[in-house]
Amino acid sequence: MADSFQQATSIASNPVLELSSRGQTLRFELSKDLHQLGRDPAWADLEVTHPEWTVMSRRQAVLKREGSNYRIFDGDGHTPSRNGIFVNQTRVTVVEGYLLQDGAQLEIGLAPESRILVNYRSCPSFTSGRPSGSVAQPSRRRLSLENLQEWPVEIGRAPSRDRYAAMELDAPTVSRLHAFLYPDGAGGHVLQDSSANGTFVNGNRIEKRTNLNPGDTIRIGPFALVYDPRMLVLEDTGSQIRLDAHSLLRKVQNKQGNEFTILNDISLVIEPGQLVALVGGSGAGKSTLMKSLVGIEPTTSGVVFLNGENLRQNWGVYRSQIGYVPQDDIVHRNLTVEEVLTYACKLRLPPDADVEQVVNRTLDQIKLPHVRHTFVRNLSGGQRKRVSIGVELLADPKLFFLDEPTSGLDPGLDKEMMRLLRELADQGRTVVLVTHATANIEVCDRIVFLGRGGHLCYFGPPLEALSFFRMPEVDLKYFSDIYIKLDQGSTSEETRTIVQGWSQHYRNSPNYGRYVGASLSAGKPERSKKAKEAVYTGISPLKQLWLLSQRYGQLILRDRLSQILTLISGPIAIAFTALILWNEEPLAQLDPPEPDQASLALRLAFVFSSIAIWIGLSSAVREIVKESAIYTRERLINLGLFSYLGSKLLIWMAIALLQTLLMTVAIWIGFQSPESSLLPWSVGVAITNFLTILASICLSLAISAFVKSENAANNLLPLIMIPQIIFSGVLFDLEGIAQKLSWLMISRWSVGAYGTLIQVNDMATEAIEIPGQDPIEPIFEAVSTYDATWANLGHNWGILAVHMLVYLAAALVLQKRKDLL
Ligand SMILES: Nc1ncnc2c1ncn2[C@@H]1O[C@H](COP(=O)(O)OP(=O)(O)OP(=O)(O)O)[C@@H](O)[C@H]1O
Repeated sequence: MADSFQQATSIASNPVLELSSRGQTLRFELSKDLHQLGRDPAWADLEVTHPEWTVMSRRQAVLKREGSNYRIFDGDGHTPSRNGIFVNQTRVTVVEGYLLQDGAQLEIGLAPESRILVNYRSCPSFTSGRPSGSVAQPSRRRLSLENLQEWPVEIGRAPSRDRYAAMELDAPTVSRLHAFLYPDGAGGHVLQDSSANGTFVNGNRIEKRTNLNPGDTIRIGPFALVYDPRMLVLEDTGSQIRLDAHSLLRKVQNKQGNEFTILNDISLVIEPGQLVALVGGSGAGKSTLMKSLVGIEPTTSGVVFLNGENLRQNWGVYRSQIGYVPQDDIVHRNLTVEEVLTYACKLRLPPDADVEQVVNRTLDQIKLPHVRHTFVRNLSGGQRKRVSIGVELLADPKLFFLDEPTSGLDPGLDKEMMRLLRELADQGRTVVLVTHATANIEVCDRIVFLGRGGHLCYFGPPLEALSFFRMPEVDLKYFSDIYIKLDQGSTSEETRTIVQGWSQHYRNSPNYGRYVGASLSAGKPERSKKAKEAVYTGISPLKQLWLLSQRYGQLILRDRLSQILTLISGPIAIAFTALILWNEEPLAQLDPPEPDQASLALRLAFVFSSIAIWIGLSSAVREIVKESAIYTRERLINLGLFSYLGSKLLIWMAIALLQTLLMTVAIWIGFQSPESSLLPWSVGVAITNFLTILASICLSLAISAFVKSENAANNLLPLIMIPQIIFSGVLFDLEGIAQKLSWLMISRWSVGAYGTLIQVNDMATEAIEIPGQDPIEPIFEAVSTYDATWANLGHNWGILAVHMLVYLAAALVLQKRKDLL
């Protein structure tokens, strides 16, 4: 029996177990009916002593002969080992074990840099190196760095053809040439990133390049490579994802400040390719649990491991590999299906991705090629949901979460959706959904039944739930009775006791041992702090700004009616005003001025600015809040705040320009232009109008970022508009605090600029002296706000620009506060 490390070359006549890790190989010949593998010399006959193989437990596995092969059991056959044995990330259990067949490939532990690969051959002619059995993954590869003639090593989706020094990693999120490996001249190597989605070493995104240390894990898209100065080994293709949730506890405070629990010590295991439904009554904590499993909801304690890595600490590494479809649609209704997918593809995938091919593949996957040119708004609810799923499938994630994908669907569509999800799982994806519709629950591999207060009342196959909850028959027609059973109490206290009882019952049941206890795997110990994560992943911010502006512009153009109404409302309002004043010349400099002329001119300036403010406020106030679901999802992937708000600003600047043009022409036609000593009247009007509209648009974007619903945005409009009227300085004299408050109003500075351009101070009249009586005070007295100087005009315009910047900054901060991570 081999007990030392060797490069395996011998010929064996019995089945052989070959263990390899970190360039070392150990072979055991299996000859007895029972073998025990581990570090414990008193227990193991297949003893492993290598100090670096720390994932090997003292009692790692038991092998029992079964026919001409062996069945392997985890741990000592009773108690699971600490790090577990896995076949394609699915844990081998203590009870059922796993029948080893020729070519079987297993792993001890999950972490790519430390796990031990186990190869089994029943065939006696086994020779050195990795067996090429049917189970071996074809994409697992290694590249020897010793005596390599060609540098650098190209790593990516499509490295140069015919190049030996290359590692091909084929996934949509990987760039064509993602990273390069160079020798550092001192026996080691330097890794250089040239990707859109980032290259991670030991969980940290590298800035530009980094020196590698032996044992470093390099993550590129879904792939994990382990570096050794002699060898680069592709350890994980990321095609299999398992989740281990350990004791998730989430406590929150209600409005009264009292703490309550919404996830109560939940442990579960979701293995690769499983379709898992989170079910339970309303408010049981399903969405909270799902978000915790996605990694976007913090837990008070407990941890979720994705393939053995702490998910929240490594979210940056996994963000592009996780598909998440929230409850609200994450697609724009005024785009066609193809446009939605194309924009999403360009925004999420590396710039060198083959967009057309990815979109076509995705349309086939969601079975919607026949509606590719249909507007999303014209699709059925089920089709719309599938487009949202399609958006997430673009990056080909192997882990997929869906929050109530069947809500609002009729029974037929519900069934179709569940079939689609089953298919996605059968293709090797791990799929988790929250659902209230349980008519087709049998297609799931596991259900998680949550009771009020976030108690785990059951986790296991759906049919076994019926016997667990003691239903009269194992028939899915009784499934809804489980809900009733868990919600039976006449008081909430009583219900809580009932739920706790079931939760305890589950803990003590064999189901728990089988589906949780036997499979739950420990992950790597937590790092002291979160991995440093680059803020931005994906395409460059400028490219993103361009794409978002393109998409937003297209959406605005599609909303033609409301845009036309907004555009014509300014000129129409000006036309009405001109009609009322048709026989007056409110802006002309009369000599001598008439007593009420200045007041009339100011009122007119007030009307111009009020129209501009109203147009600006009302047109953009719903623009952020109405797409908050899409924003939240895209932000989780790679959406930059500056690009997002920048795209809104760019498009609205273009619209403001058009509105300015129309209003200026209307003013020019409707009123005699005053003689302005500073600059031509029309130019002055255009600049003032533009700044007023733009400042109002920025204010409305800030409001839109602040509110939670479109309704709230609409309701806030009058509240914002009324002070603009009151504090404009036209209707009332402003003194003391009122004057200070007026500084916060766009109207004050806008009217100030108009008054300056009209030279309203020159229209001021003297007091009229009447002998024997008090003089009649003039209606208007010149004030510095309207001094016809460049300094004053610049001051008014400048403060309008400051308003704009302040509102934009507020919108930025408000959007940033919505970040889930
Ligand atoms: N951050 C939070 N602060 C306070 N309470 C919260 C918070 N998050 C969730 N809750 C409360 O926790 C409970 C569980 O919420 P969750 O949305 O997870 O339930 P659910 O099972 O998905 O409900 P539904 O089926 O109605 O969507 C609810 O009562 C909810 O109001």
